[in-house]
Amino acid sequence: MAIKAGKELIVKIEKFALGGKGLSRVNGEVLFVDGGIPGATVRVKVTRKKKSYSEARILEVIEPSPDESPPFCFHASYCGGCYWQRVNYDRQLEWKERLVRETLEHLGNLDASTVRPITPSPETLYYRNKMEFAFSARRWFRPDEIAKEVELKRDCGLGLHVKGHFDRVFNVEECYLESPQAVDLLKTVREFCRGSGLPAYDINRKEGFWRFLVIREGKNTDQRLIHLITTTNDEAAGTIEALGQMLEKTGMVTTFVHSTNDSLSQVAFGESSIVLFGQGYIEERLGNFRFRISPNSFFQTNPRGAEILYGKVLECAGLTGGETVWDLYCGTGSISIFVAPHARRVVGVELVEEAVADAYVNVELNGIENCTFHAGDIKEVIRELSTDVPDVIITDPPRAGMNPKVIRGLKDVKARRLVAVSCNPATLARDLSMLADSYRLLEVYPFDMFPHTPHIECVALLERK
Ligand SMILES: C[S@@+](CC[C@H](N)C(=O)[O-])C[C@H]1O[C@@H](n2cnc3c(N)ncnc32)[C@H](O)[C@@H]1O
Repeated sequence: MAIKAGKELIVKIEKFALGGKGLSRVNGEVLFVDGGIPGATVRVKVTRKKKSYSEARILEVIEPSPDESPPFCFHASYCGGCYWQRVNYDRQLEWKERLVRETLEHLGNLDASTVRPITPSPETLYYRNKMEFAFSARRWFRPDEIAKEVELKRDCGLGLHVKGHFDRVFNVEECYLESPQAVDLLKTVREFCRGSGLPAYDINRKEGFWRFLVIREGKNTDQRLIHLITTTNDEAAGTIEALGQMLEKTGMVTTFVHSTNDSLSQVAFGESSIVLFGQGYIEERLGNFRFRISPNSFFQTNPRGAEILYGKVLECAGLTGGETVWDLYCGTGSISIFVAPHARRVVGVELVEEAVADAYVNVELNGIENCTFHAGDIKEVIRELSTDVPDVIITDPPRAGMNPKVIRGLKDVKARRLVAVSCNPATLARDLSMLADSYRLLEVYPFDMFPHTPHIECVALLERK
């Protein structure tokens, strides 16, 4: 039985693949099944046939997986958010740990016995401190809306993307990732914007006003920031002010920032901002430290998980108080601040200037005097840093991993230890394998920072060969 696009097949899901799809084999050919859970038998339709693999979607679950549990969210069947919520949490953890082993071995040719047991997230619901919601000029109708058989209008929507569709946004009614207050605020903003007379941004026509709503929370400080991103429209100032007054009255919002972004790329990033009320940023506490977080700065999205993760980074760094440490991709300096009391000095590098400004404020807030930060692209900055030889290097790149120039720079620098933090096992495996002639991999610690999603965080410890 050969796999062909459009063909219907009955298959058993063998395992999860990195990225979260179920994997099945048909006569040795790999078939990725969207939403497939290991152990389930499903009838599928092949949606795409490629040279080395094919893709399919489920038409019918013939026998459910023994690892399956009922979804807790009303939107589970189409939301691109936490789409592993149908898998028992213990089994999610087992699969994540296994995926790290397999990825390091198969993609990086690395020793999988270095992988230690995964650390679960301290919280599995309401664990996120940041959610980005997109506006849509033509919202996608949910199955329950269609079933009501009332006339629906493809008007302004604000919510999350339908799984696998960057251009489809549905109105979110409930969400278990951030907090119930965040969902209330989302609905409040949505109603206001729908009634404002101003259009949502249309990604096909590249026009419209409302673009993104980002809600950030300090989980340990009970502070909340609303970051609204629109295109530029000088006539809309009164509307934004009225929205600000409404948000202030809710008593749930500490600060409201309005940013504009006229670029064509669909990224929730404010190019120029004004603060409507409050300080324009929120604070968060992790361990004994305080952090300022500005609207565009990166901050770990699972703060209680981050505290444990940073503890492991510190342990892996093996500091005695006399070391120079580089914290590459340092964001708002949170890792720098965690390790600084145990090192002689810390040098952080970060691309986003706003995050570097936050990092400087953060060291001051915490009375730390041995950190300096550089704003810039690491692949450029690393050459300037190379005159100052570090004992320990910590890296924490985005999902795409490290640029080959950065890898070459790390090889040239004779650091005793390298602690590699990563939110993508595939690029971690690639980067560690490129470093393998200079650094020996000792241990890899997987962390679950993103329950109910297939995302996996890791901390890897390497020593100079
Ligand atoms: C995964 S975050 C880690 C931040 C920080 N270590 C933390 O735990 O909060 C990655 C950071 O790398 C920054 N970044 C991305 N590309 C970069 C580059 N080429 N050079 C320097 N920083 C970069 C991002 O802005 C982001 O703050």
